[in-house]
Amino acid sequence: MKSLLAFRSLFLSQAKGFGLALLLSLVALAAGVALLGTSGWFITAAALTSAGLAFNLFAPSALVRGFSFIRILARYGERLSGHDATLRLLAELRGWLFARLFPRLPLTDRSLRHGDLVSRLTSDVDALDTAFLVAIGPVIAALVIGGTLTGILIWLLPPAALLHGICFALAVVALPAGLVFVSRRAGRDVVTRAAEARAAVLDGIDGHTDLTVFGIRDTAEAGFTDTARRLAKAKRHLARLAAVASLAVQVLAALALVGTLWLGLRAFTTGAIDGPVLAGLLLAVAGSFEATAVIVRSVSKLTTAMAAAERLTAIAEAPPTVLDPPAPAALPVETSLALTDVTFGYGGPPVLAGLDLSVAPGEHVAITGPSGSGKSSLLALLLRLADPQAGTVTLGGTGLPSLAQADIHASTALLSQDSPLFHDTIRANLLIARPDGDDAALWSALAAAGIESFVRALPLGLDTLVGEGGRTVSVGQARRLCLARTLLSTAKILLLDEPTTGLDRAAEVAFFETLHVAARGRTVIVVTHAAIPEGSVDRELVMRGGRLE
Ligand SMILES: Nc1ncnc2c1ncn2[C@@H]1O[C@H](COP(=O)(O)OP(=O)(O)OP(=O)(O)O)[C@@H](O)[C@H]1O
Repeated sequence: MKSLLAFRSLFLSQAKGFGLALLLSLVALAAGVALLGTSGWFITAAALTSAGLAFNLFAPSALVRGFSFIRILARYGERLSGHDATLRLLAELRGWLFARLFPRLPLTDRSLRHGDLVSRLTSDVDALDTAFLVAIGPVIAALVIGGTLTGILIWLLPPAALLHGICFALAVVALPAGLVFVSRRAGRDVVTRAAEARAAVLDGIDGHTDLTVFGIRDTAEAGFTDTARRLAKAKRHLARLAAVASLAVQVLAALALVGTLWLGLRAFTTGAIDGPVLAGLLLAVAGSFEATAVIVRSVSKLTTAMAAAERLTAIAEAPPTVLDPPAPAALPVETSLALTDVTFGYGGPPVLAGLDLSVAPGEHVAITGPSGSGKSSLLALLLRLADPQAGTVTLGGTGLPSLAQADIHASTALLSQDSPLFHDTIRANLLIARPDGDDAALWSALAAAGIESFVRALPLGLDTLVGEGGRTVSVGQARRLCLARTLLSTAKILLLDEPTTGLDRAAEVAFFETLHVAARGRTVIVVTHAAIPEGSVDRELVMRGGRLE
């Protein structure tokens, strides 16, 4: 429950819609109970009329019609406002999670799998957004209906009131609370196993070609079947607990009904209650337990919602990798970069140790060095994706921790080793870096990245769809499109991590020569394994033992 409370402000933002849904569900339930009660009273009284008693048929038949009409309308309105509020909450929850996820996507933590994050953004959010509709709302509605009927019994049939009150409280409060307690682990299991199954599917799709080529599709399938089996087992366990609880609710309902009948007949024989009223009360008691029928199902949903809430808060409350300063300094106009005596690592031995680097505004520097020596980590520090454990990183003489991250990122563009292409047109993929870029700017960026002629030859040109992850273009072409995107950006500093991956030697040489001209005036740090053509950068440095030489 505590985990759900963390989301109260989001739930409260939809308080009006949920409040209306709750009110209407109360009206629908009350109308249902009143309908049964009135019908029982009406039918019994009508039967007695034929036995010679005078009875006004019109008022009760009007009531029966009125209650059924109210019930239909209220139920419709409840669904409408409840679902409307739920869908709005869903949008809010997704936005909330996205806003928290991005600053926390930890550079230092590799334990989160993509599939798991997808699960959190989809099914966990879904489980949570229906928490009110399927879990909290029905419990509140049942409590109000049960309380009201117990009140009516105190008035009309006092001996049965206590019995009904106790049975109802057990069915709506004690039993669900017990069920939440015993099924908490099962709920968590279901959510975790479902996330594992989703991650297994995504991994299988991603690695499909390699799994096929290595001939281990059977092993992968067996792994997935195993995950699916564990998910089914967890679901069965939760369903079994819910079935036992359902049975207990039915027993309580039967107890309340039989008890009311017995006590009512005793009151009837003493003349304390008349026949039609007793019949009406009996049906109302049966009807009131209708409100409890959904509760067991609701509790199962509640336990999964609680587990989902825990998984979401685990991300949302994790400390962000870096924090913006409370009052950020103005972004310096000057674009020099400096790292002084920087030490940085990922928890193990430092990757960068006592590293110094100073890059003048407009200077083009190439960094080479063995794989794993820390070149990409250095670029991450320059973007403040992480802070060094020791030493300082400055931009234009101002320490990065004094600047807003958005300002740093507006002034510095990155081509990372795994820059993605999104499932959209070439134009849309490029415009990410400069939303107001005109066609001339796009073509010149494509030319600088050495891919202009390829795009010009496409029937749809800039409007060609590249497919998910750039599947419809080759790896080298995808890389060049990403490079064009980085070059298109108006950032005054360019950080390029292996920009020539996937290019042949001639294209590689052409790229470095073009970069020299295309990025003139901008500060450039290019990390590469390629042999750099003479004169295409101002300085070449080698990363070795955590330092630059
Ligand atoms: N998120 C991370 N968590 C833990 N260790 C990491 C992480 N990123 C990088 N490392 C480790 O830090 C070291 C430096 O990695 P980095 O990617 O900076 O090297 P690199 O010089 O860019 O390598 P390459 O030339 O292969 O791209 C490596 O040993 C790597 O395993």
